Amino acid sequence: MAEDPEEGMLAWDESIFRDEHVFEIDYVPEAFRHRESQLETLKYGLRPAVRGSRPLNVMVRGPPGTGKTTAVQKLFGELGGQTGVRTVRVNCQVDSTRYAVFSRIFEAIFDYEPPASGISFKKLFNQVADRLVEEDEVLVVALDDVNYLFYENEASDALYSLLRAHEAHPGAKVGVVVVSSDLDLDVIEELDGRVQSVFRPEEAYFPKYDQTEILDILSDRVRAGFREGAVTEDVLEDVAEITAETGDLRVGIDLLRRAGLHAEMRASRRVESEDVEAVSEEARHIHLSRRLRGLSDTERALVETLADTDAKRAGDVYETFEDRTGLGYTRYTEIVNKLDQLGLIEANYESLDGRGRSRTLSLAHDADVIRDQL
Ligand SMILES: Nc1ncnc2c1ncn2[C@@H]1O[C@H](COP(=O)(O)OP(=O)(O)OP(=O)(O)O)[C@@H](O)[C@H]1O
Repeated sequence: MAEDPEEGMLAWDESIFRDEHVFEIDYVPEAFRHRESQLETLKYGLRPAVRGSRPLNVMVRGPPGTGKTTAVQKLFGELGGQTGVRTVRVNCQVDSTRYAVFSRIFEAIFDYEPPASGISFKKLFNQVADRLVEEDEVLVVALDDVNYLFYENEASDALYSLLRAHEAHPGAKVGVVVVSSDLDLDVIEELDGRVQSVFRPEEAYFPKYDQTEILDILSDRVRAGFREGAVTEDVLEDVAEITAETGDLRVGIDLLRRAGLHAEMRASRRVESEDVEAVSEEARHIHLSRRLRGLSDTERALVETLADTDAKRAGDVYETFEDRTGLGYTRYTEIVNKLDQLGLIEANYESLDGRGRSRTLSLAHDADVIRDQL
């Protein structure tokens, strides 16, 4: 088979990719460019842990797909190698209660999961704190996507327990990194006063990448993931331009992978602009599909109800929702609020002539797109 990428078709056992794994979500890139100052702030806060002291807390904020999780993973990778330091990253989209957060920490420390029920929070907490003191270890916890703890009203309790662990267990040293991509959420303001008084974090802000930065970062990814010559500079520029519309790097990475697969489907050795165009709609929705994936069955049922019905008034929507789930109105209102905060639905008050106000609900995205992604 010819080596020239201009010529010939891809054989069945050939791939346009050198390593497709570099486009997967759990891949931690080797090079991490354009985030030097943010990494400095994080290092500054966490450095005391290496000396056996309690680290400073850090608050990491920025829009989706700007490298916040990756920065934490990189630093935790380095810190975790130091003796006397234990790092745990908790994905609060999955573990969104104080109990679940401490279960994850317990698991990281003891190497097995605590029982899902039958053990009180206090017991779980005491075992974690006792072990830290016994082993003289500093614990650094990252609460990634911490906004989900706020949506469930669990943030203050979880942070309170972490930040005041040393009061009940002298010698316990815990530092917290909170990571939020919800820019409308004022993390400090939303915490109870008792937590605010002990949580005075250093701040690291992750702005959106601009098109030139996106191009730099995606070129590294192309070099690592594609065979030489498979993606030309022109195609890469198309991808960077689409990615810059939202500034979410995940769109660009997903777009590269999908365009590569599309080119393979044509048995082509090279990704063309037409491949990018063919898959760009799906890649643009990656953020939406990620948020939908993180929903519970009942939350998803409400999104489905809204996609399927013309009803707008909250009371009318509830009737269909209740038929589907059997849940009460209080829980329904909590779910409405969470989906509103997540930007999946819009909940507004409208005044009814002389009859007070009524809440109306609508999807924040096109119903067909939502149904496709659910
Ligand atoms: N500077 C960078 N260099 C290389 N890859 C990067 C860089 N910044 C982000 N990425 C990649 O972009 C994707 C999204 O990054 P990451 O998950 O860290 O974003 P995030 O800000 O935590 O997003 P979210 O708030 O939605 O959780 C990942 O695949 C990551 O590898």
